[in-house]
Amino acid sequence: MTSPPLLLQYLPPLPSATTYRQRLKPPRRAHDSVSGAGRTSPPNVIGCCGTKSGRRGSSSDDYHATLKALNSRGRFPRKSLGQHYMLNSEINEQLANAADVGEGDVVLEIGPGTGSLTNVLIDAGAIVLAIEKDPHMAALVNERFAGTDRLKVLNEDFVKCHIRSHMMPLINSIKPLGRNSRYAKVVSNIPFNISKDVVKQLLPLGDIFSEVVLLLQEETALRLVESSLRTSEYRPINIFVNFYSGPSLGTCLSFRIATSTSSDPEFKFKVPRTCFFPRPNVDAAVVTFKLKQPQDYPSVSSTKSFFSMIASAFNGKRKMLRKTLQHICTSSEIEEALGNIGLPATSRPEELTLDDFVRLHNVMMDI
Ligand SMILES: C[S@@+](CC[C@H](N)C(=O)[O-])C[C@H]1O[C@@H](n2cnc3c(N)ncnc32)[C@H](O)[C@@H]1O
Repeated sequence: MTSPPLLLQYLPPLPSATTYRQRLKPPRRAHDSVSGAGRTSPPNVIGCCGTKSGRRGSSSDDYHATLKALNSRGRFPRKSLGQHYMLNSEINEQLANAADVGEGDVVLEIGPGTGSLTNVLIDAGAIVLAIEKDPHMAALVNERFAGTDRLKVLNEDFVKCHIRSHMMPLINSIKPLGRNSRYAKVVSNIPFNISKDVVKQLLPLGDIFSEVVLLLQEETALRLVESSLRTSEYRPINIFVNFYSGPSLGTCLSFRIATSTSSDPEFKFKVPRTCFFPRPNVDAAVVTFKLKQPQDYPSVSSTKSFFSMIASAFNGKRKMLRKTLQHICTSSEIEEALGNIGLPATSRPEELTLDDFVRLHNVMMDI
């Protein structure tokens, strides 16, 4: 008797035959199923969160297709690459819906893996640039979508690649076709271990991307979204996020007003760990960022010196600014600068808003 292929030994249990048959559906596209598994997600993963829009129907992809694709390569997911694959097509649909992906949109996807989210994006009419570090997965996704000209796969490390030079030719080449063709979007289920790099690299690209939708570790998502003043959770990254994203009242007024009714960044929904294979030790969540255009960034003389001041301000937790910023100005100059913007001399970094920091920076640059 032959033993089952490596990955099949780790499959989550199959649903019962009756329930499962009720859910069978034929594949919708040639690339719907990586390996011909024309089946919908089974009950143990479907519905782990509700569908919001239902614009696109449930795909036959994901559960079996993902596992079979992995198995066909005999590759067990790599922890070092954060390879936790999405098993629930509804989540992929909701990710695409969160960015309102439609015909002619250019979408960057970081880490396509087996291509389950890629499939949904292409199905929605997007032209996708997918950056995949694992050469095996890059080859797999390339093979899977060989029949479409709507996908370009780059086998590169996102953290090291130059996004602007990859995106611009693509945006320019499809400009006449697309709606909102001035902006591209990012929709990705990213490896948790590069979340911070992804946020730091993408948010300052408001001249390229209008929105960024990421599936992150829940704790990271909460930290990016829910931090408020005077809490120990308030960090330089929150200042960074609010500097580059949020409601913008710049030149693109009508577009922004239509999309800025809720808070930015926005915690969209939680994704239980049971939706992934292999199952991570933590839950995940979807966060959306609406990027400001460069002309709408807070006015600072130099972003480099501004963020270096922010890093110093938070260096030495719970210390007063007159102490943490001492290598920039003397303590009395800092007190004077704080006084000039109407703040107490004893202010601590976690008590200042983005706007306070901008004014403090500009006053200190003048001292
Ligand atoms: C969490 S999995 C998501 C896969 C797929 N998008 C899905 O939803 O099932 C993350 C993917 O990112 C890839 N990856 C890991 N580190 C990367 C990096 N630095 N740059 C690009 N891709 C990376 C992994 O190989 C894997 O395919």
